[in-house]
Amino acid sequence: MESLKVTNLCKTYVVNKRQNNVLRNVNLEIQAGEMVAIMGPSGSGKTTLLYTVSGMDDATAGKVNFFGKELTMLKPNEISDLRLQEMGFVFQQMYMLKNLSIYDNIILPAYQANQKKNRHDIQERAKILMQKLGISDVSDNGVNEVSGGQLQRACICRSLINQPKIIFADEPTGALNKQNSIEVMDELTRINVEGTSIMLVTHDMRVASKCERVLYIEDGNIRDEIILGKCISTSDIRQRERQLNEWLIKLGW
Ligand SMILES: Nc1ncnc2c1ncn2[C@@H]1O[C@H](COP(=O)(O)OP(=O)(O)OP(=O)(O)O)[C@@H](O)[C@H]1O
Repeated sequence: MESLKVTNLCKTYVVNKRQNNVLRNVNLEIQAGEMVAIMGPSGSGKTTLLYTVSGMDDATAGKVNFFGKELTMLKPNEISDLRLQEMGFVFQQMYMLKNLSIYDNIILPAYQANQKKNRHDIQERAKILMQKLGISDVSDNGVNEVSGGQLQRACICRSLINQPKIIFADEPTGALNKQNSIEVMDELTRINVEGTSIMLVTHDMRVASKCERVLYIEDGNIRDEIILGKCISTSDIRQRERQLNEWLIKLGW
């Protein structure tokens, strides 16, 4: 079965001649269709892990097999193409272009990825995505003319426009209030149920409790994991939160 498979991944930063071994032999696998959260103390390497497995940053050592393709063997332009066509990103620095409308920001990656694709199909897909995520009425607004929740939902639309295999999300609800956070997580859960894998970093227990599996990273290594199973009904959310909370307390979080 296809998956994202990370083997003995190491990442070392050197700042002022001092080495910082941020990732130390990380091993993990995310199956097609899985939704996995990464938690852990501040500075433990969560964002670095997301950047390294998605090819946004080079690994110092180790392997990243992205659904059959060895990332570490690819040339930079091949990694860029792979990122554009097969990965979606929902990051806090949202990288939305301020001089474009929400709609234009959403369709841009599709035009970049495939010049030959019928523009009408791309536009239709963008419209359907915006409808699904409830932001059709702000499609012509500028990036600064929408709420934080709407902007985050626009980011999710953009991340989905090229039908990626996986979405990488760094604190996808970090800047949102509780209601927007619930809505964004509901969308991510729905997208996952439709088949897209999701790997997200979060400090928020409520966010992690919606995921199928949670990995705990400490000092650049996966220390433990908990399997919560697919979050199908909202009725068991309290039980999932309790289970996760007990596990995190045991880990000293
Ligand atoms: N580009 C970089 N250059 C040098 N050091 C970096 C760089 N990015 C991250 N680091 C260092 O790597 C370590 C891990 O950072 P990272 O952002 O991955 O942690 P994190 O677990 O996501 O933290 P937080 O929960 O606070 O966001 C930190 O010591 C950080 O200073």
